[in-house]
Amino acid sequence: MSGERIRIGTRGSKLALWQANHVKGLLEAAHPGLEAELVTITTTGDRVQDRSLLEMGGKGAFVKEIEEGLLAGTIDIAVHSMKDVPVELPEGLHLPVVCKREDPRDAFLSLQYSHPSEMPAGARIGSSSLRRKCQLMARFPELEVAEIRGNVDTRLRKLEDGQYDAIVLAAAGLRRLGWADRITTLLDPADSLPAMGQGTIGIECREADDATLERLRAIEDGETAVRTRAEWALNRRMQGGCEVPMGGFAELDGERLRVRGLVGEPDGSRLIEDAVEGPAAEAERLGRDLADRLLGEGADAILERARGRA
Ligand SMILES: NCc1[nH]cc(CCC(=O)O)c1CC(=O)O
Repeated sequence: MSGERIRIGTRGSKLALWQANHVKGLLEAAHPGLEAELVTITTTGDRVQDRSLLEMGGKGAFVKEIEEGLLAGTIDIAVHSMKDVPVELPEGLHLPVVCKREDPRDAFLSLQYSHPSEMPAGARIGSSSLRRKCQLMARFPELEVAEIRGNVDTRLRKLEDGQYDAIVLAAAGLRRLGWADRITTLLDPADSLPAMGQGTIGIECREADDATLERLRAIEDGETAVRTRAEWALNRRMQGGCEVPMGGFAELDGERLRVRGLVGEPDGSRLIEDAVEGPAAEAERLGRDLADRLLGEGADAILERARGRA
């Protein structure tokens, strides 16, 4: 296989480049002689900094130009954080392979406190995620939950400057960027249910490109794939936009799959949580069943109101 090449499309952020390089390393190790080349692509989401995700058309703003590159044939695969990929892919593309999941939990970082439950009334905790903010407000109502902006380095500096008493970020991103030592504690999913796909790297390619799919098969992780199928089925059935706090988390115990889900009001006044369990072979059905349960328990009204506001 000497002289063979594969082109990997990626955004230019530090985290995206780390993930693309990780996939490059996995592919080259699995296929001696294969050379993987990174192609950095600037997306609408990267370019337009002054508008909300919603105004740009949602998560798709960060993948649009990369998917165009796949369809045009200027790249062979696209490496994504699964959490950031819209579930509906363009015609002709699929996302057949996920790599072994990194820690999916949210991380709590503080210079003074060991856990949100240890923080005094009025202490300020920063997050930019609706899902994290909603859960923190609902579970720790005495805290001041505040918006925080900027990349990971900026947020760590704001914590050190004392602008916040604590912040919450994905453990996976911190570990990948070399900040694992800044993590005070990992939050139990019962306190902060992770986002669907958090900690998972997914690889998208052209449906018709069998040769690439065959190469990707060598680096996929079976357990992560089962968990991702359940979380994506939940996500797809919920049809939630980025304006509704939502979490989804599947865990495998042998052949048993447990899927937890959550939908909340953005102000934390309401959390709807439920879980289902069943055979791993029925991952997608379990995800859909959980979505139907949550919708029946009031998530439908929350989603409808959010769509009305959008
Ligand atoms: N939304 C941004 C984003 N997308 C993926 C990660 C972290 C890595 C991952 O979850 O796979 C992050 C940062 C964060 O949420 O703190």
